[in-house]
Amino acid sequence: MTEAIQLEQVTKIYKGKKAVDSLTMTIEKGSVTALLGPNGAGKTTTVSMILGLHQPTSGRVRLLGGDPRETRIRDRIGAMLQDVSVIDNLKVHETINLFRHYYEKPLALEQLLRISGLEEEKNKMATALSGGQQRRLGFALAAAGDPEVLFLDEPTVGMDVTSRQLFWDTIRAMAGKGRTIVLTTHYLEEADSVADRIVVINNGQLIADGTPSEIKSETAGRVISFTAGASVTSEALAAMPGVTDIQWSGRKVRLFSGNTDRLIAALIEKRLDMRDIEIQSGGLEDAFQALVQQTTSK
Ligand SMILES: Nc1ncnc2c1ncn2[C@@H]1O[C@H](COP(=O)(O)OP(=O)(O)OP(=O)(O)O)[C@@H](O)[C@H]1O
Repeated sequence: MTEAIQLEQVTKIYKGKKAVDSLTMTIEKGSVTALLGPNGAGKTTTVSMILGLHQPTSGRVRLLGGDPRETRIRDRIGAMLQDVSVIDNLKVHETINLFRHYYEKPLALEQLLRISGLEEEKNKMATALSGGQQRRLGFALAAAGDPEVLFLDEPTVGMDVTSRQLFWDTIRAMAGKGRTIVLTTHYLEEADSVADRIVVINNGQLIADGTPSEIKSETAGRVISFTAGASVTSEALAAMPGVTDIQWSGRKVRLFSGNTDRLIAALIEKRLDMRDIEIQSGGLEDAFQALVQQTTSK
């Protein structure tokens, strides 16, 4: 079996509203998959159903070929969720050891302290850790059982630059050992650098699925930026052929279009007052914005 996770027509309805809408996807073993989407897109709900914490309203979820609620499956997964709740009156190393004892073949305490960057904090009370340190403790606990599948829900929120670096280096090393990683993040540059697959969700539905370069190529070369003179208006720009979005920052304009060649020809023909014209190839951020916009305005 090469699939770690299978979702078949999975729907979750909360109070009459679809949080996840007929989602079908397969995640291969050994892959690093980033689930991206705007706030409320359904990412956390999807992860909760894969983990068996919430039941789908309809559809089927398989994790490592079984039901996520089975103990034999749970023993093989680790999850770092958004809320890390630490136990009162336990030190960092005691908390990690407590979790290690849940598993048959846990990672060594020293290794867990090292990969979470908590060696110096090991004798501190867990409740005395800063927000970013508590996230790192959450990671140590998620990794305690040396999981085959690791879920990371916005893992680097609150972490400083050095911690983030250590964190992603560790994740890359785990992926290198064939572990399956599923993460959600709003930091697109992180998804771009660590994930081999990006799945974009909006309104509970899958709207894009591919490698970071495939997702980026959907909007590559689709941004024209320039400094606009006082006579240039949004109305005039919106009337140009193929313009899908206009972003202003002071007098700097970014124009999105499916056909930048035609657009630039039209801008020049109209003799609009423009300086410092550039055609930019879209990054993941641009691709993401364009994808979300296309599916939100439908
Ligand atoms: N327990 C709940 N009860 C009612 N509605 C919920 C519940 N959990 C989530 N929702 C709703 O389901 C939708 C999807 O939420 P979800 O938390 O999965 O989104 P998300 O993509 O993880 O968002 P974020 O990026 O903000 O974390 C939202 O409209 C949210 O309000």
